[in-house]
Amino acid sequence: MTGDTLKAMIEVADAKVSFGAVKALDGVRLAIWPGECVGLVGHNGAGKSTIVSVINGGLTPNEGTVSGDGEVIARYGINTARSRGVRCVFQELSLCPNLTIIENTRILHRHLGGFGWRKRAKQVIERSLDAVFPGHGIESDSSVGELTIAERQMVEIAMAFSDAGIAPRLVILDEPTSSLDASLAEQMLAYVRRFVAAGGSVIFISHILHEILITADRIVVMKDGRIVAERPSADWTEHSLVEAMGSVVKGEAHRRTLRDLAAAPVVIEQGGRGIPFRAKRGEIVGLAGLAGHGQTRMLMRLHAAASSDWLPRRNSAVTFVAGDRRLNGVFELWSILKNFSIASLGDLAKRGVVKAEAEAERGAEWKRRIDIRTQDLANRVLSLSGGNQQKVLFARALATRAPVVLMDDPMRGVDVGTKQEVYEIIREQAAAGRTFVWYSTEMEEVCLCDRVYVFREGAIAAELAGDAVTEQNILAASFEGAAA
Ligand SMILES: Nc1ncnc2c1ncn2[C@@H]1O[C@H](COP(=O)(O)OP(=O)(O)OP(=O)(O)O)[C@@H](O)[C@H]1O
Repeated sequence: MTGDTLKAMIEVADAKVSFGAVKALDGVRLAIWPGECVGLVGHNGAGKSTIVSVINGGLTPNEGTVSGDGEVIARYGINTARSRGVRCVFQELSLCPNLTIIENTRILHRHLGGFGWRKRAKQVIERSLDAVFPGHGIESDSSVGELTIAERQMVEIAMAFSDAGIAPRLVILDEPTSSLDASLAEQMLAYVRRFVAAGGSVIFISHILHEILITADRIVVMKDGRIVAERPSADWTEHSLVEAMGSVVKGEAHRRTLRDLAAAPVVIEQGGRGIPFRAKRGEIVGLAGLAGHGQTRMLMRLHAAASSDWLPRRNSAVTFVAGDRRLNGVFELWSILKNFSIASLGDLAKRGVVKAEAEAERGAEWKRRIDIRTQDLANRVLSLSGGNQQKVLFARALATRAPVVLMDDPMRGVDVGTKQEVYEIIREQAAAGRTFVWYSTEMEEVCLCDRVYVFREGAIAAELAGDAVTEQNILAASFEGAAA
């Protein structure tokens, strides 16, 4: 691939980026060649999004250079990157929610303006959506705010691969499948392979290691702002990747604990179309099925039913871990500590006044417990990397005393090491009597649950328990007409 005549599409050399005392990049060299997919992995806060911002032209490194097609580019910025065919799908979705998909396409492709631009923008985005996600069913004149998080992610991906004059040459995908179910993720990965086979380049960032292993040609591992290992994909295994990232592989993380819950009382239930929902004390109940088939709506209904009255409560009956963290989870102007403690103020206050010491103590305990990577919990929450923000939302919910925890695909962007810790905490708390209702687009996570409801077209289509909770049964029940 690195023959004499072939030049790196983009090369970053000796890049250093600091945010205050944090060295987000500490001398990184990374070259991307035409016709290759580079997998980029690393713990939360390792510096992946920062190197992406440098390549994308959104961030100028404090030190180091960026070259394109073999030549150092003096003033590299977003416009230079775009004109060279660099596209990026960000971890935090970036479309304008009040505009339609077509209007968003027009914003991305500036030269699409002029008479008849709507028609041309419609063709551009629909062609790309059809190519990446055949049978997607998304109307291009819908406004983005009406789409589910999975649909928004699909539109962002299709937008990055769309061609309206300047063809994409390097597409950077920062956790593109975090809200996609297995079949949509497979469609996207197949498209990436076709794009790369036709000479395109892709940087693929994901915490879902098996996707990286089957898609990337080469995998680069980052740790604390540095590249610590780089090898062809064939030379890696999930195990060796986790080790290179600096996490310990725990064999028992992916097992279900068998418990007899026959005598446990039902703590939350909900009727409706299809099979009624109920969850027992101490049970971990999974919500599965294709993305957008009613799982999040069920969580909202459960939350509303258990919390909507006018009486102030010291301890609420349910707590919620949002999946769409920017929209429903994070208070962007608040510190990390305030974001964490907001759900436990009842425990932390005396006669209506929050005890600062108790708040700081509890924050520090959870920072250690799930490894929230920051120097100071007083920092603003947006100074955290995406995965670390998600950990704060987890800590916020798990630190409360609510007997039921509702989780809406909560592991988006969380690294492998932390996921193992969180699985352990969930298991411990369930054994102590807490109930978890867990929607996940990750099959591995669904298979950790005691019982699973599979959703289809807005209703529960099947219920699987114990040993019947398998990938095969869940997939069968997810598709219409299949036996549950
Ligand atoms: N705007 C900012 N202000 C302060 N610190 C920042 C800022 N952006 C990033 N950082 C810090 O830089 C480091 C690298 O963050 P980065 O977002 O690149 O990590 P990442 O590898 O992408 O993590 P994740 O897997 O969670 O997305 C982190 O310690 C983060 O807290």
